Amino acid sequence: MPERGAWPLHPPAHTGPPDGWRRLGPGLYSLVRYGSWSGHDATIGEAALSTPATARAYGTEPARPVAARARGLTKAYGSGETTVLALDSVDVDIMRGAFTAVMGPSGSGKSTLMHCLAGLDTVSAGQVWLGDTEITGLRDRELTRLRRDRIGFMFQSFNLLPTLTAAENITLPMDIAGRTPDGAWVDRVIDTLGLRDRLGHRPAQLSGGQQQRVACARALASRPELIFTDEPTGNLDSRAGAEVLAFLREAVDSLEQTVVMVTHDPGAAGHADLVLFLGDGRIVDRMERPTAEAVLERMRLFSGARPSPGGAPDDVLRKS
Ligand SMILES: Nc1ncnc2c1ncn2[C@@H]1O[C@H](COP(=O)(O)OP(=O)(O)OP(=O)(O)O)[C@@H](O)[C@H]1O
Repeated sequence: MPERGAWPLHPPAHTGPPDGWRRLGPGLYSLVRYGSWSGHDATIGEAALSTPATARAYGTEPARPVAARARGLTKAYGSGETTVLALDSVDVDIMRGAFTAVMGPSGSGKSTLMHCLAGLDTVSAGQVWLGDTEITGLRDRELTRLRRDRIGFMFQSFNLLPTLTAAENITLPMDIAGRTPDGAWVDRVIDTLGLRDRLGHRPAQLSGGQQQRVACARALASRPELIFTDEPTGNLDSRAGAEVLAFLREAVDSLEQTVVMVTHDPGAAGHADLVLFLGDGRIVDRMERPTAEAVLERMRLFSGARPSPGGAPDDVLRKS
């Protein structure tokens, strides 16, 4: 897994674009740079921004049912000279029934985007919807209920309670909410995740991969509209990590769930249906049907390295 922050997406802001290139904005600079590799000028980069695929990526063309949507989502931390613009007018549609990965260098705004979409953080400007419900402007109590009833979370630290069994951990959020679990659904989740023979075990009696699968089952158990996961494989060895990614994939394919995953790992992103690339608080690119190799190649393009033979920048332009 690459080190955090190992692939700077843009040159430092003060360097600016080279002569003859137009800086479209901090997030759009890289797209302009693709043009230079293929012998085009900056207008190619601009043209790429108006393709239908890019329009979808920027959320201007709603195509399929969306699980979550943001328009003009802006998040600033601090004030005055110390203001950090973590998200800069982001438009995005999270498609229902899809596995979306969010990538970008350290500090590019991935976690902030996830937190704002999930109603865990307030926004500075813009609007966010979960399904048809606009969550920006909801009061704390309504937000808490919405998160509890409609969103599943799965974080790097599994957050399992050590004194409870796997089965009790899986249904804990619903028990706290006073909701009766849908037994058939929970059974299906448990079987899909291969946890049937581990239900009576406490977390300390489970491997890291099994603990993460319990965390995954807990996120799925209430059949949420959307599952957010931040570096789900971060604490796992590669075999356990691959297992968890396969289960997330299974959750989408067999259980028709919607998953948004923040990751630094191209291998993890390769399990998704779509990768959104963030840079400087903006969505700067997207890739459908990613492979780990293609994601790695795209990251190299962002970091300014020349593409490898066969990895044509023109291809990037078409997809963007
Ligand atoms: N609570 C906060 N107060 C001030 N600045 C913050 C806060 N949270 C995030 N930031 C800043 O906002 C920007 C985006 O942070 P964010 O955590 O979303 O990035 P990230 O892409 O998830 O990074 P990483 O990959 O390192 O987790 C960064 O510059 C960060 O320092």
